[in-house]
Amino acid sequence: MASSSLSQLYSYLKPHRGSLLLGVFTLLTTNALGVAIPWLLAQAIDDLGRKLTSGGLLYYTLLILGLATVMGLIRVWSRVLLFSIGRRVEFDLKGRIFAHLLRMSPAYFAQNPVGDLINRATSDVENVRRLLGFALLSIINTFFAYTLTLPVMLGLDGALTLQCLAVYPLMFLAVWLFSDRLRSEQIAVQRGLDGLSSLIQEDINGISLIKVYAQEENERRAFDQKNEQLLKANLSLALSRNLIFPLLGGLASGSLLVLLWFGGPRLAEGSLTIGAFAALAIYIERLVFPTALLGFTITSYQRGQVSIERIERILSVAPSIVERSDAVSLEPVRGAIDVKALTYFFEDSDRPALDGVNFHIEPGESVAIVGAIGSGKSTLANVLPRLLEIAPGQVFLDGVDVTYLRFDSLRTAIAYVPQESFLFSATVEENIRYGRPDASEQAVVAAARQARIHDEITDFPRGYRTLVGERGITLSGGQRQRVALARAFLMDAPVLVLDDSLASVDNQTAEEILQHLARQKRTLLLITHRLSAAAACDRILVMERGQIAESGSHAELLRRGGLYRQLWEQQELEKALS
Ligand SMILES: Nc1ncnc2c1ncn2[C@@H]1O[C@H](COP(=O)(O)OP(=O)(O)OP(=O)(O)O)[C@@H](O)[C@H]1O
Repeated sequence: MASSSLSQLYSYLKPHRGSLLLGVFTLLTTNALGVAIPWLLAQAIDDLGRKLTSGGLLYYTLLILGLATVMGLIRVWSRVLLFSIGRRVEFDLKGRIFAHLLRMSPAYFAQNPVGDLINRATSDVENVRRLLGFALLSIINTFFAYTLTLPVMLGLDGALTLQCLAVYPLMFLAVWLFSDRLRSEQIAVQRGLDGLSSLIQEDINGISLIKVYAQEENERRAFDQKNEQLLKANLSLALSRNLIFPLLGGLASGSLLVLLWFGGPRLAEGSLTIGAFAALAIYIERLVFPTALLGFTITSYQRGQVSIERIERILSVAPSIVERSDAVSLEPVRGAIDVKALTYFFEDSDRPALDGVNFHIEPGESVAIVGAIGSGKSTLANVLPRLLEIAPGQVFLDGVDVTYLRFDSLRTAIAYVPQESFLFSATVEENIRYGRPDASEQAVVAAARQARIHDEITDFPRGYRTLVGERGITLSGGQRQRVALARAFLMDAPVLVLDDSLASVDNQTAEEILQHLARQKRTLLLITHRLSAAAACDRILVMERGQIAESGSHAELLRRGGLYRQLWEQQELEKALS
């Protein structure tokens, strides 16, 4: 294993070194007792063979029973200790990965497939857990088993011990060779399962499409094909498993036969006692399991090493948007926004999504941002709460550069409702309360009323306690948008940024919501394709190819006869035609 992975492993283990030391000590004790018991048995056989007394019989029986009981208890303790280290490292790593992912920006998730990240946080962490539970236990155990048992065996009969153990390298080799095969077969089974579950998930999600295009038969055939691949992979894994264990059993019996073959004549000539013969037979059996496990452990190490590298690759990516160490809080926030020569390039793009944007918004002013698809409206909305990283000196809140603001201060100052209204699989109330978990019930209801969703919520089966999302009821697009709006209203932030957040809400309701917002003294940035909503704002910024093409009130822009007038007339014509 590469030294970097070993040092990584050490860093995972470091917080649990107390348990580790105790675990090593318990394994040492178990192995010492495991050597002592057969040795005592050998003494008992030879002593009692010479002269059988009931006192002697009772002494040996009780002594061996007592030691075996202690050994059994310590063995259980050693396993609990060492396996729990694996579980605790798994717990630590999952927590670290999740906390790290929470610090990453949305752009990171656009570049790293979520499925891949979930896999690393689950199956890679699981591999590390196995490595630290099973492999650690097995290596320490094998080390003690050999270092304590071999000297005693050699002391009983050196030549015979070496003859019997000659079979062991074969056993180790068999396991090592098979574990590679077992590993690739396990991966094939896992892939087969993944493929089958993604197909089922995709088909259930797209069931309407399958029916509309009459593709049931094709989908069934695709399923059969994947199911058959899984069956073959499972059968091949079962075959390997059923071969390796009997093979190991056979090799172990082989060493017992060697013991019988070479030890039998020694028994007859009296150079080996029956007790020593029995002890050797037990020691040979005792070493079978650690030897076999050592082979599996090597595979476990290899798999663990790959997983450690993959996990560390996630953890080593620094978040692109970080809070400065000298970041400041802004209190109270009035809500003035200044944007100066704001330019933004997406990665891998040579055309700026925002190209020298300048504007000033007074506290409490409502400003609509309109423009064609792809003109840069959402990019601008994402830049304000720093969901996209910008260089300092371009965006200011109350005159303070937003890149110098503490995250908590910035996020409580600007409430942002994105285009896609995401709801968690929780109750309506929990979804609204998301940004302010301690908000009172009255505040939640007031926010829902402002978002014009309260009446519909009270009609839901369990009112505000109705579950939404995968585990609950399905809300319409307009309802989802209004729950997301209520969530933002509850934040009561001085600045509100709505990115096309009323698109699925009917005209009448959208107008009522906007009228309510107009009565409030908060700064509003309303990104919208609906020009009638934009017309109600104090000012309109018209975007074109990442730049502000026009700016002014609805009446001014109509009089100017530029891009806004064209967009307005086009929308009026569409309305008339529909
Ligand atoms: N993650 C991204 N990576 C690369 N380019 C992007 C990304 N997101 C947006 N763009 C590009 O940036 C430009 C501005 O996109 P933006 O989403 O801001 O436009 P928009 O005006 O909000 O459009 P719409 O009205 O459809 O929401 C477009 O050319 C778009 O293709």
